Amino acid sequence: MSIKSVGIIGAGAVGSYVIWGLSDVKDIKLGVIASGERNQKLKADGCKINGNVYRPEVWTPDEAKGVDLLIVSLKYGALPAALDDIKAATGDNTTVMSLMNGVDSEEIIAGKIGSSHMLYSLIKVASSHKEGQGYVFNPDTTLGIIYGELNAPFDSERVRMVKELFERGNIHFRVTKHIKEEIWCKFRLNVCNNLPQAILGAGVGCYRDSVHMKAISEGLRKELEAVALAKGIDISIVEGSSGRGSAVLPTARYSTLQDIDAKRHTEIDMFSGALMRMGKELGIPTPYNEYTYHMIKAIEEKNDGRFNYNSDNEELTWAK
Ligand SMILES: NC(=O)C1=CN([C@@H]2O[C@H](COP(=O)(O)OP(=O)(O)OC[C@H]3O[C@@H](n4cnc5c(N)ncnc54)[C@H](OP(=O)(O)O)[C@@H]3O)[C@@H](O)[C@H]2O)C=CC1
Ligand SMILES: CC(C)(CO)C(=O)C(=O)O
Repeated sequence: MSIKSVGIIGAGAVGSYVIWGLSDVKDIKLGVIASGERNQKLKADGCKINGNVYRPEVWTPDEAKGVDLLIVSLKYGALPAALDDIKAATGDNTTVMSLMNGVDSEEIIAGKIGSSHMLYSLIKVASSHKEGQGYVFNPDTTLGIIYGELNAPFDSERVRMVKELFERGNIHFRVTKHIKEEIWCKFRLNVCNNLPQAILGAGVGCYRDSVHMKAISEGLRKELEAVALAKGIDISIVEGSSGRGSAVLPTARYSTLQDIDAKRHTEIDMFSGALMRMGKELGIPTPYNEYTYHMIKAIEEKNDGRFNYNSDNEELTWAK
């Protein structure tokens, strides 16, 4: 058995890596899945990736029904509205991989389609960002997709089929027996590095050069590790394979800060929002995450124009 069709829902920065990586694979059908205007736009414009226009097929969710592999690469805020489309595209034998950041997208999708479809995964893309109408990343330094079964047998048929597919394309990947821990390790990277820099508006060099930024990052880390431990997830298992991190320029702006720079809403609900919820369930205080959550929500409000006061016609407010 081999994978003959791949559908991608979410043709943004991460989806572009998969489109780019599988475009040259012979004997598969590769399509992006979208409804309505987005579908028309993808048909008209294709996908601009690293300066070239790629033209995968464009399918409605119904046209994609029963695709062998479905890759979900949506932003967290777009996931709830896309669940019906994901269900429509999923057939009895569809394997679904969510490359979304955070630790709960698989559970959310499984709630709609059933957990047996889910093959857990994460992705690390280097220097990925939007440029004009297209997406840019560095394929050479991209670590790529890390995936695996939650439980034995780890060398399952679908793990082997996905491996064979990626090997036929240009996708960097690694199979792991510790996918839950790997996902939490990536979650820690995002929470500790994406969030404080997003509030400060500075490149990641700030953690090296400011004891204050390091202190905030450490506060977030301790809360996350306490929650992970209480859930029985020992991130130290993957410290050797994933925890060392990758070399990155001090100017790097991770996706949360990129969202803020572009005045988009961020995925803070998936980061500190999820940690606050889990912390409450487990009785673990998460004050650094609460402050970070509210601060980033307030920055989103500011970018939405909520605080664009005009001194000529505003009612007074009271400072106490
Ligand atoms: N950017 C990065 O470097 C990395 C991101 N991630 C994670 O991957 C996930 C995706 O991020 P990213 O690729 O950056 O996000 P982008 O915003 O670049 O891409 C999301 C894409 O989803 C599309 N979309 C939204 N709703 C639907 C829908 N209902 N049906 C079909 N397509 C839809 C959007 O289309 P439109 O533009 O038309 O709205 C957009 O093309 C996030 O969870 C992120 O945290 C993980 C690792 C690295
Ligand atoms: C840290 C990084 C770039 C890793 O892929 C990422 O996940 C993000 O920017 O949110």
